[in-house]
Amino acid sequence: MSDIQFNKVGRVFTRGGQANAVLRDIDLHIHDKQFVAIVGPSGCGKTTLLRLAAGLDAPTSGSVRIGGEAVAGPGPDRAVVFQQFALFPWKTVAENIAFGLRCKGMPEHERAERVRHFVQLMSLQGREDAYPHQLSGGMQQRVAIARSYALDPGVLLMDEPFGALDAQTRTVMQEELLRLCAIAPRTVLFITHAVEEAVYLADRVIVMSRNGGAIVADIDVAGTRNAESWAGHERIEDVMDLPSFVDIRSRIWKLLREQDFQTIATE
Ligand SMILES: Nc1ncnc2c1ncn2[C@@H]1O[C@H](COP(=O)(O)OP(=O)(O)OP(=O)(O)O)[C@@H](O)[C@H]1O
Repeated sequence: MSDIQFNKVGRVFTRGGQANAVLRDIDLHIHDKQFVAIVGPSGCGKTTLLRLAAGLDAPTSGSVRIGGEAVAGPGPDRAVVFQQFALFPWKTVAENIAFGLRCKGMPEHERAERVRHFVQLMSLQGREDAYPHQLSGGMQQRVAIARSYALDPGVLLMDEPFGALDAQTRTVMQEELLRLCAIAPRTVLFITHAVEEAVYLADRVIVMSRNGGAIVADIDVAGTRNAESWAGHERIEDVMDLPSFVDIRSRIWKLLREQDFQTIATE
C-alpha cells in the first residue's frame, strides 16, 4: 500500500522575523495507485506540499504518512521528478537509469535487464550510450522518468515535470506518461500550472487557494474519464475537444479566476 496522507498539515516559513503560513490544515488522502494533480496560483504552496511528501522538508504542524508510516526523510519508496531533469551529465542514458539500481546493490545482469526494459518503455532505444547534453529536453525528461520508474517506487512525486518542454514535446510526454501509468500504475502526486494537463492526466484534481494554502476544490476526473470513454481516443487533442473534458477544465479555470478577482478586490 502506497497511499499518501496529509493530516492537518501546516507549514510556516519564518524570514526576517516574519512568519509566513504557506500551508494551513491541509487534509488530503491520495489513495494507493491514484494519480492526483495539484493546481493553484503561483506561490500557493504546491511545491512545499510535494517536498513534505518527499521528506525534503517537515511540516510545522500535522503529519504526512506514506503507506501508514510517518515521513521522516527521503526514502526509496518515493521518486521525485523535477522540472529540471537533474541527470548526471557525465553519465550516459543507460548509466543514469542504472545509477539508483547500482546504489541498491542490484546485480549487474538484473540491472542491465531493468535498464533495457525502461529504455524500451520510454522509447529511448538507440540512445543508451548518449550523454544528456546530446539529447533534446523531451528525451532528457524521458530518461529522468525511466530512472525514477526503474527504482520501482510506490510513489512518484512530479513537480512540473514538463514545464521546461516546448508545447509539442509536452503533448507527446503527456501521452507517454498516461500510457506508462496504465501499464505500471503508481501513486502519483503531480504538480502543474496547466489545467488541461491536470485534467488529461489525473484521476483527481486538487485546486489550491492563493492565500493561506488551503484546498478549495477536490474534483473527480476518473469517474468522467471512464463514463465518457476518454481512453478510446488516441490523441490528446481529441480528448480535449470532448464536452465532458471542457466542462471539467472550465470548472477549474473558474475556481482559479475567482481567486484572482478576490486577490484584486483585497489589494
Ligand atoms: N525555504 C523557504 N523559506 C522561506 N519561504 C519559502 C521557502 N520555501 C518556499 N517558501 C515560500 O512559500 C511560498 C510557497 O512556495 P511554493 O514553492 O511551495 O509555491 P508554488 O505553489 O509551488 O509556486 P509556483 O507555482 O510558483 O512554483 C512562497 O511564498 C515561497 O516564497
